[in-house]
Amino acid sequence: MSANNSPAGQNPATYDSAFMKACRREPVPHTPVWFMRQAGRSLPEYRKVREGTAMLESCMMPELVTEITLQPVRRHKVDAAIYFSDIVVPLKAIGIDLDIKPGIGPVVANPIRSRADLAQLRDLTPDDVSYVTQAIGMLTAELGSTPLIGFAGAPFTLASYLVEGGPSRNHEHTKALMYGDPQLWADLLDRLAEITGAFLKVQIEAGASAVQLFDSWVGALAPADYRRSVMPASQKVFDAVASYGVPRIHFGVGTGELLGLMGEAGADVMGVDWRVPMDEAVRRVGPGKALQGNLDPAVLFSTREAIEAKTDEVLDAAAGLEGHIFNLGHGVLPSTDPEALTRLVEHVHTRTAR
Ligand SMILES: Cc1c2[nH]c(c1CCC(=O)O)Cc1[nH]c(c(CCC(=O)O)c1C)Cc1[nH]c(c(CCC(=O)O)c1C)Cc1[nH]c(c(C)c1CCC(=O)O)C2
Repeated sequence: MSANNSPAGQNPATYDSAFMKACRREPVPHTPVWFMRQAGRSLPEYRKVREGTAMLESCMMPELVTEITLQPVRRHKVDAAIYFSDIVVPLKAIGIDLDIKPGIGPVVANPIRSRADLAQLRDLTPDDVSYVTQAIGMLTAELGSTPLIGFAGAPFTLASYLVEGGPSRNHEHTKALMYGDPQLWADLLDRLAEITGAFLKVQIEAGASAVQLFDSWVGALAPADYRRSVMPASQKVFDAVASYGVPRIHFGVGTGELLGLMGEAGADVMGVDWRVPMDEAVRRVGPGKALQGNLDPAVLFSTREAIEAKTDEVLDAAAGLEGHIFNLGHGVLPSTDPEALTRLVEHVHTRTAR
């Protein structure tokens, strides 16, 4: 039994934190803050511990993952940790030949473009990612009442790397497959939904308090194509973890036109990039969901006064909504001054203290 009202399956230590309350749209002592990509190259202590270890290799080292995940929590006093990993880790774990190239991103040796290529995608079992279970166990012990957010890439964004073979501006091969062979596309996304659902379950079972599904590049699609060709797979991922009752966050870049549909796919919290003001995002998402966002990460390169003014704009636009989690509109840019991030957390906490 726990001291609070945390339901079975949820971490009682983090249940009453500001972050978890905001996800549930309950009153909070202050607006909680965390940053996408808060762990990583903006921190000198990250660059130091990563020296000489390749990105994917580091994701499989539980002690290193634990240290890197904790670094921004210690330094910035953010309200949540995000598990240090990458969206391609579960694909690597089932044997896909891929690497993360510095300054480029994930690169896939044999892109998936035919039915025969689908055979590369076998089911993921907890044994494939035992280092994740191990690292999350270590992390939750260290984090105490600070929630750990687990995450995965959404089927469309994973498919875009697998089909293109790497990062892509126009997603031409991905769209060629989506429009040209709708059945193969649907089967590919369904396979990825199975893998992603299984991967999120591993993280929740290990102790993650919430999960975020990153559909970073789905903003490349029109709403009708999203609804027809992507939404069923994202829905399947959210359904796979629904019974745990942990908050499910959904986010993509440039998804202003998709916010309503992405919410409908099953999110409890919708992430918003900086292109849509929070008060407009509430109208697009509709009632019953918390919102996360949405300071332009490039604003952090401006003056202290400008950063505070732009932050206040976000807070004011979000003032009327139930459940606001402050975040950037996308990940921390690698050359961001970490002190600007620490000051930002402090500013949001002070200005929203109730
Ligand atoms: C699209 C995507 C990827 N990876 C991810 C996404 C979705 C989030 C988003 O939209 O930004 C998710 C991700 N990747 C990483 C995290 C860490 C957790 C956190 O947010 O702090 C998270 C949440 C670490 C990483 N993932 C990567 C790095 C940089 C590699 C390094 O530090 O050596 C980090 C810290 C590599 C990576 N991996 C990917 C890219 C585009 C890159 C950057 C390439 C580069 O600029 O070098 C694919």
